[in-house]
Amino acid sequence: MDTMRWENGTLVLLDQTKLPGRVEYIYCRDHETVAEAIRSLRVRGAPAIGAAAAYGLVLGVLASGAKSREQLLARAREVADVLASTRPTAVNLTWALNRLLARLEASPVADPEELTELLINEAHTIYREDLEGNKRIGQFGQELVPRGARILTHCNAGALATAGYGTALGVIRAAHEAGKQVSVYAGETRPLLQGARLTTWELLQDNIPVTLITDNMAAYLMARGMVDLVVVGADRIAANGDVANKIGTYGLAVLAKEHGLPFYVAAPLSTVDLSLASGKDIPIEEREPEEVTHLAGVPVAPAGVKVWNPAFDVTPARLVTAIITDRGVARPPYAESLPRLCSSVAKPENSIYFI
Ligand SMILES: CSC[C@H]1O[C@H](OP(=O)(O)O)[C@H](O)[C@@H]1O
Repeated sequence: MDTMRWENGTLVLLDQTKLPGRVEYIYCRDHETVAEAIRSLRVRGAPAIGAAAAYGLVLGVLASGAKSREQLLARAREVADVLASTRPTAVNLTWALNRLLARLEASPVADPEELTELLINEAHTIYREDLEGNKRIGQFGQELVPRGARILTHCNAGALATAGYGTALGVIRAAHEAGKQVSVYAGETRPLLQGARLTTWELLQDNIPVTLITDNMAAYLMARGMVDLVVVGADRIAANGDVANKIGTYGLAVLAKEHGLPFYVAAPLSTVDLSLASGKDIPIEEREPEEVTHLAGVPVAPAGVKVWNPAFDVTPARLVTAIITDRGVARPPYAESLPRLCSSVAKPENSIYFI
């Protein structure tokens, strides 16, 4: 089941807020619809929102009717600003937008139709590269997974969070496909329950043994010796290896350290932000109180109660055993290993940076 697909000038998105009960699609014919889908987590997951934003930029340019290169460039930057403002933490969003803008800037082409075609092709390339990269993450990662491993994961870093196959779930899928007979504990991941709703749904579809736990069971699971390793995704990784990921990840990393368990982060290099020296500079999205005070629309807290709802936290590099990327496994010191891996990938020249 595709997270998204491009159909003759329409971006078709799987509405992840309806899963697991209903499989419904949104047909995006303008960039505002894509922006709303990203804000409301109908499409979510760092690489997935990057790819969706890229197609959203294309939709905005297609609708502009630009008659010149200058008009098209101006419109592209306007639309990119709207899409870049949807969610601040996942760097893949601005990385994808910057990549399309850089392609436009670097192209000598003047014809708006040709330039639009160039953007569509770059968005397709981002999507294809992410899927191919996740397969490589899976292969690099499964080499770290012992036979029969019992793996704890958090949130959803699966096919639904990417162009397919997944990052943390890509490692799990590859280990399963390698016949390692792994089993998974999926943390439900309050407040939006990506683990309960999405990760279990994905793993059941692939016949990978999965047990759902509430977030507050993780410590006792480890204390009972029921976990062999933890693998999670990431939304932004700073140059020193600090990792921003779904709220609750930091606590799992502390618990893994306490119990002497490997704590792996799986992410493509498009999630690494070398412009940030450490995680203290990563913008952390804070979301609406209703996500915490309500469950499926039913209040679970008294009206008017104060709420703090950060969607992510930051795990310090010292708690991260290794970072599994699409270009290899980075080990500490990450300030050296991450730039080395990133330098192995060509970057678009003269990129325009939002950040
Ligand atoms: C493969 S990155 C997935 C990453 O994104 C999730 O956040 P959200 O569901 O809010 O988009 C979570 O942090 C996952 O680890």
